[in-house]
Amino acid sequence: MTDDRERSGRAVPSTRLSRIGAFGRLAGGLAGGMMAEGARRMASGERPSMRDLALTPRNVGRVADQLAHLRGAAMKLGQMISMDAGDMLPAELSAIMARLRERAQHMPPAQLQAVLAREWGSDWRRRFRHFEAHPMAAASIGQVHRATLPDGRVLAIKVQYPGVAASIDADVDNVLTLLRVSGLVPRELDVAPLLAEAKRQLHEEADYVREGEQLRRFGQLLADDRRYVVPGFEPEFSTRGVLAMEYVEGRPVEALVDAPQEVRDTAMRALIALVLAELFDFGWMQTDPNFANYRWQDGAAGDNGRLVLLDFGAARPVEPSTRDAYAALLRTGLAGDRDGAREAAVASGFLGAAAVAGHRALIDRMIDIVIAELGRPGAFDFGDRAFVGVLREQAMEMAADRSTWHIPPIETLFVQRKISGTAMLAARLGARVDVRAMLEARSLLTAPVA
Ligand SMILES: Nc1ncnc2c1ncn2[C@@H]1O[C@H](COP(=O)(O)OP(=O)(O)OP(=O)(O)O)[C@@H](O)[C@H]1O
Repeated sequence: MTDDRERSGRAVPSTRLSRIGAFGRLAGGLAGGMMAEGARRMASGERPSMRDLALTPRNVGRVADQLAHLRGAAMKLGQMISMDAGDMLPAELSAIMARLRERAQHMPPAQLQAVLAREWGSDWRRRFRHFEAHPMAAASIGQVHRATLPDGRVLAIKVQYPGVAASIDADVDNVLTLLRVSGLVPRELDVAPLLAEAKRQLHEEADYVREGEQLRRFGQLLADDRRYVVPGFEPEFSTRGVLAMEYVEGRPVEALVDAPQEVRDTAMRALIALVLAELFDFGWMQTDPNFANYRWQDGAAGDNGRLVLLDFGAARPVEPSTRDAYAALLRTGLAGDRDGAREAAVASGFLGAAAVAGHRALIDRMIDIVIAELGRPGAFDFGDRAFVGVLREQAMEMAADRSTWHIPPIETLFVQRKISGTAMLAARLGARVDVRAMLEARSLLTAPVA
């Protein structure tokens, strides 16, 4: 989805100074926009708050444009935040997220050549029969090119934008400043541990050697499972800044919106089974549920198709304590045990003790809603989101009391991010999956963990 201006490619700002310059322009633009908007509204008799002013559609557009131009960590973090908050997200951030997905830009040819010569040596072209100069995809920290080897095999080659790794820490801090200025992150909330973790994760994602190892790991874990396709890893072309793998055909998983119900259900059943396997069997989880990380290969007669899994940069181990916490929550939830579910939620850090003391009735109502949804016999209809609105109301009421705010353990947040992203995709596709049956098939969830 690139227009002509983007197709020609603007160089990705790679020096500290030019990045700070980009943020400076953004802050200046925001301030100017706020003043103009404030003057306009006051002239018409309104008394707008700072938050109202910062979040005009124009300003949201500016934030999105700037993050897309910076790419790298800033853009990735923008995506992460909006994905994590899922249904609880303010509409303005959803808008930023949507713009970011459309706005990815790519490196101009000279910058690409410089990066590849540095990573592969100046005679790199001799190793390919053909290397497509125009990237087939531009993502947040890299762009992907298709290339053909002398033996005819086709590869997908992800090339990292220069300067990404070096700018992660500053980008994360800058994005936080931006969110604070726009009023989206309250000053009282201590987000320091989350930021430290975001930086750590982004550094990991910028290390393509690590991503190559994860690609290989998941390829082995799923090698015999016909429901999934994981691209083969190509170590001889891979470096810290270049990840080479087999090119895999497929179409965007979101395009399945128009597919028959049966196909949408098959795709989501496969994805939910994968999440459960990652959590309970593999002890490793790819924690970035960005929809672009899944593609779909249509099947032949009698076969609905296969899920293509891409992008293992965010794969991380699942701690046994996190696995057990989810097992306890699901076990009590499946059994309709409200008290047990509440206790499991506190024990695992999902809920703070202060929240339970202060908002017991609200919490119990939320647990009852989840238990009722889990308890419904037959396939769960992800397209039917009525209960999400009710849950959101209860959550908002609880969130209004800032004295009981609580950030769950980071480990849990990563798993939760995957689960809520998966549920969002299932909702988008209007899939129907008998999740209860899938959970009950796991002995871990029907018998207490030793
Ligand atoms: N092996 C492959 N075969 C076919 N297409 C691929 C392959 N790898 C990547 N792509 C295409 O490139 C896009 C970006 O790849 P990937 O998600 O790995 O990049 P990324 O930089 O990690 O992106 P982000 O972090 O923003 O998700 C994919 O959505 C897909 O369209």
